[in-house]
Amino acid sequence: MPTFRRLLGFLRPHRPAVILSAALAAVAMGMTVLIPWLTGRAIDQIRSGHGADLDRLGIAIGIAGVLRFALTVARRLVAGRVSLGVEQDLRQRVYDHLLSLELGFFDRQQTGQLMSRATVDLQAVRFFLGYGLVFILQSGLTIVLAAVAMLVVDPLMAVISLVPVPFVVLIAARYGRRARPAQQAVQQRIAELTAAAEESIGGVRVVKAFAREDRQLERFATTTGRVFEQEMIATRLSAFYQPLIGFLPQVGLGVVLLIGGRRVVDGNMTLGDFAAFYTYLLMLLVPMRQLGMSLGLAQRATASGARLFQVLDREPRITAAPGAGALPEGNGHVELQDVTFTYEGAPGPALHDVTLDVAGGTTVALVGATGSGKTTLVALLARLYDVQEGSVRIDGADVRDVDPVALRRAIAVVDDSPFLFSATVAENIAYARPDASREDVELAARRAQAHDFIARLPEGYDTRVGERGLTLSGGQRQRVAIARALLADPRVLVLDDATSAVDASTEQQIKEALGEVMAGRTTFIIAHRLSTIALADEIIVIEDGTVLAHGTHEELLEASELYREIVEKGLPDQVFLTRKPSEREVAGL
Ligand SMILES: Nc1ncnc2c1ncn2[C@@H]1O[C@H](COP(=O)(O)OP(=O)(O)OP(=O)(O)O)[C@@H](O)[C@H]1O
Repeated sequence: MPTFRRLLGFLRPHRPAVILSAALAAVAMGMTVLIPWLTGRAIDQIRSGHGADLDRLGIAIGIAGVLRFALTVARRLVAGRVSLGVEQDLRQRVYDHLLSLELGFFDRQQTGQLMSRATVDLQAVRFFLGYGLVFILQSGLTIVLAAVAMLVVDPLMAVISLVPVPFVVLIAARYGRRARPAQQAVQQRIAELTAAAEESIGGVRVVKAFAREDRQLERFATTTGRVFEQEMIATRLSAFYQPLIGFLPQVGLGVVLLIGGRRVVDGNMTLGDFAAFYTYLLMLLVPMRQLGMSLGLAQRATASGARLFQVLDREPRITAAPGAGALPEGNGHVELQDVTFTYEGAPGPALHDVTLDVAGGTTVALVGATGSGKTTLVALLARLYDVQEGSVRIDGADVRDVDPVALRRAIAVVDDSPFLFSATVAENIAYARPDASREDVELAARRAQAHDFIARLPEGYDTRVGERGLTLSGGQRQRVAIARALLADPRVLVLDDATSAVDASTEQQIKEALGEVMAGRTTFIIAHRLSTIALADEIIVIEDGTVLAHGTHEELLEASELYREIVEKGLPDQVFLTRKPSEREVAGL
């Protein structure tokens, strides 16, 4: 079972604690077996009427009990530490690995799936490694030792008393196997419920605006219904199995009482031995149950482990080539040579036969319809994906020969809906350069036309922006993202312009900010508005994944029919333009 063996490997860093935990369990187990035997002896003493050793036996039982208690507390503390340690290591490892994977991996993964591996599966593994293994060891050995002790005292009675053990273990294992997935499904559905509630509340503006409370309620009711159904499945399982697991040993107790009692009456067995058997059976109840549950746990952990290894074994596909170093010196000269790129699983290429030469320091606007390949093209510059054919070069170096970290430090992206982390405004601006001083952060914000509104926030630069920066307006978020790019001081800048979301004066401010950012570096602007094209030195027209035309505004007006059409009628994807560009803007292109 390779998965199982690999799982055990996670215990390696915790070996001393695992050994200590097993040793503590073994001694505690010895006490567990000793107590019924001592009890039997004490009862024999009482029965014989002289009771000379009664005090000593009583004290010995007391000491064994206290020892067992102390050892169990210690063992639980040590095992708990191991379990949490394994959890921490694993979390770190999974997260570390996920971040090392290329963007393409995430394109094809459901976030929920990854999350469930990082939480539910990880819990199953850590619980088994931390507790389950020791439980199996402890319970198994307790049962074996008790069985040996019982066989020595009275073989026939031992066999009778031990009959329920395999059944209880098997049934408990079966319960463990069935109950855990049912419980996990409950968890999963509760997670869906939370997501549904979150969406309704997060999207409350849309819900209210369209007066669709009824629809949201209906959906929510369906989700709560699903939780109820799954919880009922789990409840039915426990309603049946739990009493059954308790019932079988009671049958055993009845049989022991019946047969053992008769043997004591007939004088074939001492009352002490009988009492010892009785106590053994009572004391074995917990280990029997525990062994079964832990075996179920082992099965779950192996299944969860396999799911975790699927992620951990997925090799990153975009890595630094051996000996890859920094980008050569330069001012951001970008060349694409016969580039063809297809997304994994896509029916056709998103880009094909793209050849481009953009001199360092120039600003180019990428123009084209939705889905024509603009975003894909700029993603290739930072090597977020690897091309299948051709090459992408920055300042003469093929991006595949450069250390990806160095490459990405030289390229900054301002997205059309910028992502801000739930941190302070200053931390968000300094994301690429956490060591930047407050003066640097402020300077970048000023140049990005963001200082004034930041200064008006309740705590200025120390205001925390919520998840995804939702407490800021679209235009504000964009300017914070521009400041972030400015502070990174990249050689190549990519701007996914989405100024259509903001009003004219904010747009003007953003434009001014962009002017600041673009100075002295190569800039690619994905232009969604004609007015944005005016910021560019050159224009690249893209259609169906290939470059249709490349030149200055005047050249393209001459050479490209599509470009002329764009200038006359607006961008193909801008049918929803709220404000037609003024003649002056178009004329000023
Ligand atoms: N992660 C992806 N996986 C598979 N296909 C993708 C992926 N991203 C984009 N595509 C496809 O590649 C093509 C080019 O998309 P791209 O995002 O580059 O277009 P775009 O010109 O930037 O469009 P827009 O102006 O709408 O942003 C589209 O057909 C799109 O469906």
